[in-house]
Amino acid sequence: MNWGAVVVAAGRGTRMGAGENKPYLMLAGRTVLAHTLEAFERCAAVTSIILVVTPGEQKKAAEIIGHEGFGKVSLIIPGGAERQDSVYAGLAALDTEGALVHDAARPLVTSKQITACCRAAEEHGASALAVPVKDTIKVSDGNGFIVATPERRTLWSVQTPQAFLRLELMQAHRQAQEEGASATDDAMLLERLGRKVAIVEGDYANLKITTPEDLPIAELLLARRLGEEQPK
Ligand SMILES: Nc1ccn([C@@H]2O[C@H](COP(=O)(O)OP(=O)(O)OP(=O)(O)O)[C@@H](O)[C@H]2O)c(=O)n1
Ligand SMILES: C[C@](O)(CO)[C@H](O)COP(=O)(O)O
Repeated sequence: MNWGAVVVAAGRGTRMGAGENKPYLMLAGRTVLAHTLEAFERCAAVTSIILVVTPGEQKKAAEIIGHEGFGKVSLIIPGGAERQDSVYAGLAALDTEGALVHDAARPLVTSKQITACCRAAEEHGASALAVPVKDTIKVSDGNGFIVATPERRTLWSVQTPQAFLRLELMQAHRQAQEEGASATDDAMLLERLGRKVAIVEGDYANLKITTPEDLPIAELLLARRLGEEQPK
């Protein structure tokens, strides 16, 4: 199966509260976006990338891609109001059978993890990278009180990439749009239709840059990874 990737970078970074959008923040001397795209560029399974950016940031993104020499990025398109809208716009621009969906805000993903998601989706139809939850998770009543504690051994913190048959995911998006169903990730859109999504165990380093403390953590993780890659 040939795989394309939709990399979504069209958020506003509200929780980060930085002077500019998260994909353009510096991380170990390069932009968050450059780190993210490099993993897909290095992944032999991925043949093309659609980058979805905040309207008005196409030029900024194109300059990074040109400087980095990322040849797989075939289109840079504007995203929508919600992540779901940005993903759908990217899927519509892709022409591959397989579609990976990845948050640009997850710059520590590895090519090996991307490939593992592709292979799992080829076997099971869809897959998502995830890690076992470490904390005990509570459900609240919305008024600040705990009402339930799901069994921790059944809980996974899902990440991206998530991998799908492109047309199946597009159909699931359209059905959700028709039914007014919102989703914070793409696997949800298949789950609600009773489709199976395989879990691919990743690692805790594949964090999403969301709030200010995430950036120094990502710096440390990157420095550790680079240190491990240095010849002894
Ligand atoms: N309308 C949107 C919203 C989010 N995203 C992307 O989806 C990923 C996950 O979203 P999140 O981490 O929430 O990013 P933001 O929406 O920018 O953050 P916030 O919710 O704090 O504003 C990010 O790579 C973000 O750029 C997107 O492409 N289009
Ligand atoms: C898709 C995701 O990264 C899976 O954990 C997450 O749901 C994105 O949430 P966000 O609020 O759009 O960052």
